[in-house]
Amino acid sequence: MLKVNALSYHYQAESLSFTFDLEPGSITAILGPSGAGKSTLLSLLCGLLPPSGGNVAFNDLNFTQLPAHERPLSILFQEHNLFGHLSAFDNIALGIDPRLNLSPEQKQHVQQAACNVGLESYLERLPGQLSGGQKQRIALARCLVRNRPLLLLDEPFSALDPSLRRDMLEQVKVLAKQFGTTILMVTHHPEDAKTIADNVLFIDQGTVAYHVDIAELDNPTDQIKTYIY
Ligand SMILES: Nc1ncnc2c1ncn2[C@@H]1O[C@H](COP(=O)(O)OP(=O)(O)OP(=O)(O)O)[C@@H](O)[C@H]1O
Repeated sequence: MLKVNALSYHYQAESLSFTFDLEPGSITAILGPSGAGKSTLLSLLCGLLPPSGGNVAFNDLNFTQLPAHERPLSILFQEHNLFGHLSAFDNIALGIDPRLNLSPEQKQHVQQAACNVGLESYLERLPGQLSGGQKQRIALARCLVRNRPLLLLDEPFSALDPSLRRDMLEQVKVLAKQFGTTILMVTHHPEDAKTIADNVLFIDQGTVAYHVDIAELDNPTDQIKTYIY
């Protein structure tokens, strides 16, 4: 269980505070208006921002004060996930060892992760020789080799065309269910939420406004309608 309890942050003019629980292995979409606090929430969870209060725990591990690299999670951003001077293989391998000093078994894990995202024959290429979708799949493979129970996705496929975006989300869903990964994904598209998620957190004005089952998007209340139309 991911337990987020009054996890807070203060910018000069604004105060944000988040409280919610997520079931292990669930996939949660985060929707809400621009400036609502979605990216701030992910930054607090991954350790990019220090919270001013509250706490966050995953399966009884309280990681509120842990440095980013010791947290039980991986994060995939919209772009700038890869190092341009490193091959796809090395970009994935960074998820295992930042010094790229891999054992034969660890090299196998890199191959396997590339296979999982369908790019095992692209491993020699530099990021500049890959399409946008292929780059994101390599970045996803790096998340997979890290083998962390939580995966945070910050609009990871929004630069891709709608059909590729849908394919990628379906692929992530299959892998997440296979590995039992708990996912939290920021998106601006309710249809992306429907493709991948079991439940939705609506964030508004720096807090959780609603936490609902994905089925509510097909039959929304008047309050939910204000967020999705
Ligand atoms: N570095 C900062 N300094 C001051 N205020 C900030 C800073 N970063 C974000 N904010 C403010 O905090 C609020 C939440 O921002 P955040 O980026 O988390 O929103 P968001 O929901 O991710 O928005 P979007 O959908 O547009 O990406 C906004 O009002 C924003 O102006």
